[in-house]
Amino acid sequence: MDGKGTVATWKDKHRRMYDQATRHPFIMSIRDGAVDYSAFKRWLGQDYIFVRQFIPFTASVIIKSCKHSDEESDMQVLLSGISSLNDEISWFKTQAQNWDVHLHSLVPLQANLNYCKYLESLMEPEVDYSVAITAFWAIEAVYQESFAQCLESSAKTPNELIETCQRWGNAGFGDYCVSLQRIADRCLKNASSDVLSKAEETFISVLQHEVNFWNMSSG
Ligand SMILES: Cc1ncc(CN)c(N)n1
Repeated sequence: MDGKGTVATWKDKHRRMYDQATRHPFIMSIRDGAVDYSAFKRWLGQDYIFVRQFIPFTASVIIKSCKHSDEESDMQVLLSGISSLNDEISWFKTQAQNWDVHLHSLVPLQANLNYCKYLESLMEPEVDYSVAITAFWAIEAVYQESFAQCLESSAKTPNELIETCQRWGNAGFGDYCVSLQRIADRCLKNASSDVLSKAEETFISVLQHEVNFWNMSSG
């Protein structure tokens, strides 16, 4: 490797797919100001369901970290993530009211069900910490990179969607993703070749699930 961490190497190796996940037409339509609001509302409701499933996944990564990492700083980073998920749930509830999305009567769509099931499989105790943290980083990084583009000076994001884009596109969330990436890189550096290939497969699967989730949102 050329001084780059494993994660950056995989991002380059799987660039086409990474770009499909982070520059999806749904996100680009927000950035261009051409978003279909019924798609946005579908995404909002489905993402609320996803985030509720993401919380136990986060907890499972914390448990793995306790068992398999001596680095106290990992816990600090992961705990900051779980506490921001608490705000995120409240934020979804407020946004749902504003956009007239009825959270209690929502039905998860197939791509969401598939993604939640995949998260569940990663919660199993036999899944290595390195694999789980790679998935965690990828899940957060895709949202960070996607929404950050909608805040660039050349973006034409409608005013009413700026807050949504700031939720994941802000610099603090970017720093959090960098911290997750550092943890993943540190774990992967010491991982066996078997764990390394599982982590790479997991990275690709997360990207595919993210693409499917955006496709589902776009309708
Ligand atoms: C589908 C999806 N992927 C990622 C995130 C960011 N936690 C999210 N809220 N939803």
